[in-house]
Amino acid sequence: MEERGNISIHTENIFPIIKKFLYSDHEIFLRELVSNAVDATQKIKRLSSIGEYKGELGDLKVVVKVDKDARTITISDRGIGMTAEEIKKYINQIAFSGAAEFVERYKEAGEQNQIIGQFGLGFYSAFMVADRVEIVTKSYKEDTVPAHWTCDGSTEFAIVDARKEERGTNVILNVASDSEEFLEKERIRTILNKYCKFLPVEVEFEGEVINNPNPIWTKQPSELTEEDYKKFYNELYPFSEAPLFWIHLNVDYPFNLTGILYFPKIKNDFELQRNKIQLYSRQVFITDEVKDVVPEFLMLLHGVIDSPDIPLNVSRSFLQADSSVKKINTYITKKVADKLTEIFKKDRATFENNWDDINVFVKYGMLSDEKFYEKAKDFVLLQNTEGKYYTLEEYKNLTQANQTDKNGQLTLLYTTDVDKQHAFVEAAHNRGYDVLKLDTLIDSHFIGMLEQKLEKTTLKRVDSDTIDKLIEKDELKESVLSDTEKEDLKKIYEQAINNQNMHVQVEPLSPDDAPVVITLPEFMRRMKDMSRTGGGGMMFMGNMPDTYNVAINANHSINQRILKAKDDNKERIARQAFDLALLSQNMLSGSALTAFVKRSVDLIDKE
Ligand SMILES: Nc1ncnc2c1ncn2[C@@H]1O[C@H](COP(=O)(O)OP(=O)(O)OP(=O)(O)O)[C@@H](O)[C@H]1O
Repeated sequence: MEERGNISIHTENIFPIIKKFLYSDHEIFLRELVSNAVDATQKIKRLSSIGEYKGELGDLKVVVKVDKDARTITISDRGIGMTAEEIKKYINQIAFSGAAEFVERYKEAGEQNQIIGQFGLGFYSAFMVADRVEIVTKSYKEDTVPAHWTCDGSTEFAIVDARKEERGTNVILNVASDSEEFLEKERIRTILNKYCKFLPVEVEFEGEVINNPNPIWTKQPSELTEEDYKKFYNELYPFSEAPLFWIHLNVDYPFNLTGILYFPKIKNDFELQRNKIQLYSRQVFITDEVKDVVPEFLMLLHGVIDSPDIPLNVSRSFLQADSSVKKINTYITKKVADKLTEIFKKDRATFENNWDDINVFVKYGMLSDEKFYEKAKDFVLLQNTEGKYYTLEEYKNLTQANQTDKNGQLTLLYTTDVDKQHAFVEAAHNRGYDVLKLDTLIDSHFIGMLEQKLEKTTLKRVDSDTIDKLIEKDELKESVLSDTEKEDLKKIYEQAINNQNMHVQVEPLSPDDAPVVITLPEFMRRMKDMSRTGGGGMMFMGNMPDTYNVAINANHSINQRILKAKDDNKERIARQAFDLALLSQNMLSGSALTAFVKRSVDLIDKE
């Protein structure tokens, strides 16, 4: 039998278009063809299991071969095969009508790059790399004649009878001269590793099975041990540190989704890695760009998601609006929050031990997802400078009595750097106040969120004001200095400091407090932080010098001494006291430091 025909399509040649627009992704031809082979294999298995096919199944491996001399790539399977009629029906008509529609739409549409994916051109992706494609196939059905189909990428095809003993299909690609890279074995191996690593049927290349047909996400959690999860993580990300914990996703309704998400060990903000989650559809790798499929903050997790319900061949904007994608988003978020709740409740010690690794993730989630916030507010932890952890509720109970100001506002104090802000942390501790450590990049946003969410609560950095003003109580502080003395003292300091960005004020601090306290107002610092990270339209503020408040402790003996000192000595002592304040905050450097050291030596010398 020989038959020649024209493929029913109005456009002369669609392949140049396919080729052009799938350009960046040419390698997916292999994924499409191997998946087809796997599908055909699974179909014969099913037919056999229900007794529709009574013959031997034989070795069901899918085999990929590259022959550089013959310039061919062959994908062979022992699946259900096709009769000549079926080729005409499934390959010629269906695919070509899809392609014809594609061309029509392509002519109209603006977003051409996004169009191609909307059509299941599966088999025809072969023409991205081949200038002639052949199918040699024998159906599982008895008494059918094997067929040999050839097409050169035009709309003409030929079908002749073939000789083929075994059931199944060989797809032979005669590789085009501009696609010779695909004749390199290493290239093919890389592509197979990327897309076919977990296909459900064994795939052989160069005598080796390249895939794991039963990845653990397809199994029931009850069948799996901790080791299995860790081993699989290692398989996905060789050389990575072991994950902290994981979630096995498994849902049939209202959508179908399986997968395993791992919480990686995150050492610091800079190490955050997105795009580590791999997306599969029935064990076929699709992409590791899951941006529109999982919520942004969950992209910090690692692992796999497998769902035939995610419409993979559609454009991004469509994906975002898709209702099953939204449901999937909600489901995953809930699962992750539930898992964290479970660990928190069952094993608080483990939860605390891992907090450094997961806090960025939890905070990011709370900031970006209201539903996640609602669950996480019960397990998010605050750590104080002593290394103790508290939930929001626990911390409120701890601080409320002592840290509520005269207006009933609970003031939580925090430090971003225990070493640099040590003097202030100590001053707070001396008052019996507790100080939180909020020192990661995300914490400035987290602080803002807490203030919005928690009632009557303010957060202040411990060095943003003098201790009395950080949390203003109703008690009146007496000053031992008269108003004129205060004025004099202020002038002396202003002259000694001689810097417009230092606002000098004389305040009645406790005699035990430092003689001079330099603070950077909370408001000012937040504005500057905001402008640095590009938010709030405050760009100009980033370039402004820091403006500090300098509190001169009216009740400190040094300041009383200054007023009594000889004229030429007044400024010297004031400058020395100011420099000591700078020094305690790591702010003294350059010529000011040199002058300070010299002055100090002179002072000791005089004693
Ligand atoms: N190796 C094969 N063995 C048997 N039938 C095959 C084989 N390859 C393709 N077919 C048949 O040709 C049809 C068209 O394949 P094609 O890859 O174009 O689309 P598809 O697999 O149906 O969808 P998709 O766009 O998701 O790949 C298949 O549905 C199948 O019936």
